[in-house]
Amino acid sequence: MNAHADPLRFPPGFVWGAATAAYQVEGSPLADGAGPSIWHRFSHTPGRVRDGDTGDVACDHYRRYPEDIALMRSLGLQSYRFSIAWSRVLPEGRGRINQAGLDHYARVVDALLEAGIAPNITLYHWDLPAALDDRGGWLNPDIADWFADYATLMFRTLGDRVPLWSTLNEPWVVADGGYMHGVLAPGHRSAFEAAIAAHHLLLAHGRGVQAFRASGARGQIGLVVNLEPKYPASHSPADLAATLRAEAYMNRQYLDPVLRGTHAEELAEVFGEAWPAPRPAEQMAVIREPIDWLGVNYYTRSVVRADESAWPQRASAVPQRGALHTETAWEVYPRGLTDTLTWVKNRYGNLPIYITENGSAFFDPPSAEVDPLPDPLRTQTLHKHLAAVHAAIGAGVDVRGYYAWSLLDNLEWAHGYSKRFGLLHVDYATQRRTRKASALAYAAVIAANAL
Ligand SMILES: OC[C@@H]1[C@@H](O)[C@H](O)[C@@H](O)c2[nH]c(CCc3ccccc3)c[n+]21
Repeated sequence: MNAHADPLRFPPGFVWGAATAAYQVEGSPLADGAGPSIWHRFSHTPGRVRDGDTGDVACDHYRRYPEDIALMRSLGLQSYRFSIAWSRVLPEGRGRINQAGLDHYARVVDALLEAGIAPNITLYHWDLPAALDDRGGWLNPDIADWFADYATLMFRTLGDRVPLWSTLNEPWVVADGGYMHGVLAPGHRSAFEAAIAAHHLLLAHGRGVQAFRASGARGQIGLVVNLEPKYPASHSPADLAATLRAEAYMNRQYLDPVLRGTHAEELAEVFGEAWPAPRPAEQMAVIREPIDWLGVNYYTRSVVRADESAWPQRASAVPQRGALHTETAWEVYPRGLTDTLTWVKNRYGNLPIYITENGSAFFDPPSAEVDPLPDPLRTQTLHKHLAAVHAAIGAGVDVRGYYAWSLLDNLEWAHGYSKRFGLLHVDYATQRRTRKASALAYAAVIAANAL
């Protein structure tokens, strides 16, 4: 709360939430008939995840969600964004249904509704059923059908009472991390595969939206993308061209097909020989199935220079020494959130936007000796980004809500448990949750609907 100036008020009905993802918080990856996911395999492959960490236990959220929902309620959260582990409900990814998995998520949804917290479900947050990966995963064109069948099952099970859905979390990271650079599951390293996966991710998204419309489910469906604004390091032609390639590769690669029906022209240059022939018009039409809202995940910006050695976009980030950086080495740059939101509005029109992730990892001790646990840098960073959202709203961007990443400290993918993003501290030795000061600061903003 800013005690000295006029408070920054958010629109009536603005939705305040927090977010997690199944593999990062649930634990119990094979419980009650669940099948393994590619992240279960990846984390159990030596060398892939820092310190050999896995999601076998994580935050034990699969069993402790009632306690965590009570904590959400104590903070005044109005919505909770979480993901479904596909291989809990379809252990082989297709065919046989695991009723215990469906029942689990129905219990979570009903407990949230009972607590007055709106569920916001992400259907795919990177944890592909391993059995589908054995059939090629995102490289197999059949995955659009597999995903549509999974989505239909979830809409039939929960579509009567879940108001917000999204198809995919960050298709760019799935293709770039999983298939281009191999740092995320399934750990492939090929520009050809990355381009194929990107197209099938888009197709699956479109088929998922079509399935939502056909299911008669109420509520609204969207796509969640990570956006990182790119600023040229200089006005040299080389740096300007590099900045456009970087922007096309991360920020326009998925939004242009979904919202404009076209591919960013720089991608043929970025992918080179790996860029496929033009896709069939009927596939581009599926991809373009209209969505109700867009989820924007924002963490940082990058200042871009031409760099012939940087593959594949031949552009690299210029370190911003002197700026505050998080434990993930991301520059804290709140202005980039305002710029990103106005960029979306100007390029794609004013469709409803939720900030589906925003947060920061700063050092917290493994065990919390005080409650609330002081976390001044995370608290300061939160306030600055909320002010940036407020500025975008003031500029006319239709921002409907904000989800803090994350509700809980959790498994930060290949970083293991070494990076803590939570509003709630988790002592992994005891599973004790402790509110951080940022959680109380957030609760005060929610209570006032103002900064
Ligand atoms: O890294 C923090 C969070 C993850 O824990 C979420 O699961 C994921 O949705 C997410 N995306 C981003 C921004 C995109 C990105 C992801 C991984 C590496 C670099 C950038 C940051 N985060």
